[in-house]
Amino acid sequence: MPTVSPLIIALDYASLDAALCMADRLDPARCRVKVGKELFTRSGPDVLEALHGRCFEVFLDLKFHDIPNTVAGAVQAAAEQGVWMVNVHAGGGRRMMEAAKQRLVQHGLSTHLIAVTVLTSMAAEDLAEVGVGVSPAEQVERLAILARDSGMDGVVCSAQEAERLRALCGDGFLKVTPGIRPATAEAGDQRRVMTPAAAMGAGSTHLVVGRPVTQADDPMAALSAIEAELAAG
Ligand SMILES: O=C(O)c1cc(=O)[nH]c(=O)n1[C@@H]1O[C@H](COP(=O)(O)O)[C@@H](O)[C@H]1O
Repeated sequence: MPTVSPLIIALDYASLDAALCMADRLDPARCRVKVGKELFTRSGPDVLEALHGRCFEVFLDLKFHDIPNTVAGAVQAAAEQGVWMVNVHAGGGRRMMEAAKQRLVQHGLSTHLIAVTVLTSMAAEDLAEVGVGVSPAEQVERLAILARDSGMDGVVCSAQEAERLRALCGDGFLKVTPGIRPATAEAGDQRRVMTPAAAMGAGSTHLVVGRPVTQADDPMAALSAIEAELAAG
């Protein structure tokens, strides 16, 4: 049975063993898991097989950003390994996103395909340094509309932009939001953050949570506290 929980736990570990040790403490009925660049680069597809074997739905977060043909092939490869969700950078443009979507459709693959808008670690000054002179909210809006028009199932954005995107793109357009920080947690390298309950209230469809759970003294207690916060609304 797929989970109905909006929680996606980021397994940002440096080894397969460490990631599986965490996964073995999690319940696939209560959350999904995310495999990102560090873990995948170290473990390769073995980690996907191991997590699928434990009945987890997996978000493969490799943020593909390349020419259309290359990204389409990478997205196909991910989907053929049975992942629940995969992502690309919206900054790769319309033709790149369309090629990726088209490849999934051609092969009858139902993996969710979403696009990263503006990384949650970036603030206005970071955008300015890379030549983007508008606010993160404006840039997210522009890229989300492009992603929607290019056939994406949704976007990665911060929860701070979720409400605006819900109004623009509707409830069915996925809004996957990292930068989730319970009130007592450190922001770390994240810049556009929100608490779990506030993020759901703002229209996030899925919450990506990493260090507040994985680096907690008691990860299960930290996860339960987030679940309790969400249940209380
Ligand atoms: O695509 C992502 O998942 C992602 C996009 C983004 O804009 N910001 C972001 O933090 N992420 C990922 O979400 C996770 C957040 O982890 P924590 O900051 O530890 O909660 C990390 O695995 C990031 O790679």
